[in-house]
Amino acid sequence: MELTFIGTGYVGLVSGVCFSEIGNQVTCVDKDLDKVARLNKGEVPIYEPGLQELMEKNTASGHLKFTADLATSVQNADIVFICVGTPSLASGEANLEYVEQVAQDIALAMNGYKIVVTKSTVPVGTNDKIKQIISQLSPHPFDIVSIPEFLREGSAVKDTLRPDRIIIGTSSERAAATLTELHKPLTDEIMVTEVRSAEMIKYASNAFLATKISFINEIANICEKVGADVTHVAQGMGYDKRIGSSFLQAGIGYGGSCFPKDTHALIQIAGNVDYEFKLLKSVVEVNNDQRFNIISKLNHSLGSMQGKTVGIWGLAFKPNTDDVREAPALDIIKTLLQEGAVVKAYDPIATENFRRFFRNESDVQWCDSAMETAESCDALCLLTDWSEFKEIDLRELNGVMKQPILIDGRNVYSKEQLADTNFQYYSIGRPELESLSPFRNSVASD
Ligand SMILES: NC(=O)C1=CN([C@@H]2O[C@H](COP(=O)(O)OP(=O)(O)OC[C@H]3O[C@@H](n4cnc5c(N)ncnc54)[C@H](O)[C@@H]3O)[C@@H](O)[C@H]2O)C=CC1
Ligand SMILES: O=C(O)[C@H]1O[C@H](OP(=O)(O)OP(=O)(O)OC[C@H]2O[C@@H](n3ccc(=O)[nH]c3=O)[C@H](O)[C@@H]2O)[C@H](O)[C@@H](O)[C@@H]1O
Repeated sequence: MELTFIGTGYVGLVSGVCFSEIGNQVTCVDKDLDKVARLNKGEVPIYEPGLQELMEKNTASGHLKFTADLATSVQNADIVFICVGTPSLASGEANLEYVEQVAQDIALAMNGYKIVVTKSTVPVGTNDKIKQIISQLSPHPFDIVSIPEFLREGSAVKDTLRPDRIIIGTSSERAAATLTELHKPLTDEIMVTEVRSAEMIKYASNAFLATKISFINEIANICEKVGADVTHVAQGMGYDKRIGSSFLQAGIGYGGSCFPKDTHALIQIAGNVDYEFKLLKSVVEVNNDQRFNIISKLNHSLGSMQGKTVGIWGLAFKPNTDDVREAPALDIIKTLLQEGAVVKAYDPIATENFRRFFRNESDVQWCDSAMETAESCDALCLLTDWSEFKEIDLRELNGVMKQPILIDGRNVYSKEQLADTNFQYYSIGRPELESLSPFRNSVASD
């Protein structure tokens, strides 16, 4: 089948590459000419394991093309996928400007029957709006379908080629049959529903996952006060199939381009129909507070931050991505600078993207390795659970720091790894591990 994906962000690019991999003729379109030129040179604009290889293979075989010519690619396509961004407006609502622009561009380019699929995350009712825009501008027949995207950054290729489920929201039997056929090579779990339910499934799924994270973070905060270990609590809860073990990892809260944006948007969607989504509002509030636990732990261990050197390991919002959108590291570093600390920072791949947030580049010392970051630090904070940090030799780390204060924002280190070190060790919701530290006990009793 001939497919066009409009927008070459995570969703458009990864989907385009994966659908070419399973035998379709794919064109990926972007209005950003520089990005298209880079893609045509074989450069992958995002860090995503496995993507480069598949992209090279399918461009070489002629199954995959990149262009800025939206009109021609729409005309050649059987199915057109809208994959442009829907960032937050100041109100929290989704900005639909890009989606509506693309709907107009598709309408003006159409030359016959098309299936128009929205993969962007859009509020309930948006696909009806897209239908209205196209039917006002084009005399040609078309069907509108909502197929929300559930891929995760860092495992996007795997998630796209082996999804848990595909949701097809449409009132057209013809479109439902074509799209079921298209997705069959990926999974048997294909659900056909109406458009508005499909739109809501996407927001409800992200909001539920965000709720699990804020829930376990609050349990972790209580564990710290009552002497329980949140990792054991999560494990014990997870054996119950009704609860499940995923998304119960306590830490510094969720970030990224989607959970923060989509939780705010769903609160607004509810608000627009006079419903106060109290639970989700609390999920957001808990998440906003959670990152500042790192600051409280630093204040507890260092006292005043003025003139102290604090190392940061991890800037991306999670491992295996160079995406720094809404990364908790940003708020944490800004607060440290405000409190007078000297900040050294390192991420295996996201440093370049992260530096753009700082007008004055010299505010932070950007380092090239984990050990260089730790050298001469009064405290070190692990904010992203990259495997490189998990595998570090803590005894060697202990030796290079000025003061052995280690704040593990992702609970990556074990009792065994901490043995034979004198770290004053803090983590999230594991008070027993913290009390093992001899240095901390001596500080506490000073
Ligand atoms: N990033 C992710 O992991 C996921 C994102 N989503 C949703 O998918 C949507 C897209 O997200 P990302 O892929 O992160 O997008 P992104 O914001 O990284 O990229 C969007 C791309 O669309 C292009 N674009 C904008 N207007 C255009 C136009 N008129 N014509 C051609 N190209 C145009 C931009 O130049 C940009 O390259 C959002 O609604 C997001 O919520 C859903 C699941 C996962
Ligand atoms: O709509 C989207 O864009 C996507 O949003 C998330 O994917 P993503 O943001 O790539 O990353 P996740 O793996 O979900 O992690 C999000 C954040 O939650 C945090 N997290 C995750 C899991 C956990 O147990 N604890 C926790 O703190 C991560 O560190 C990260 O900051 C969803 O998992 C995808 O299904 C969805 O398609």
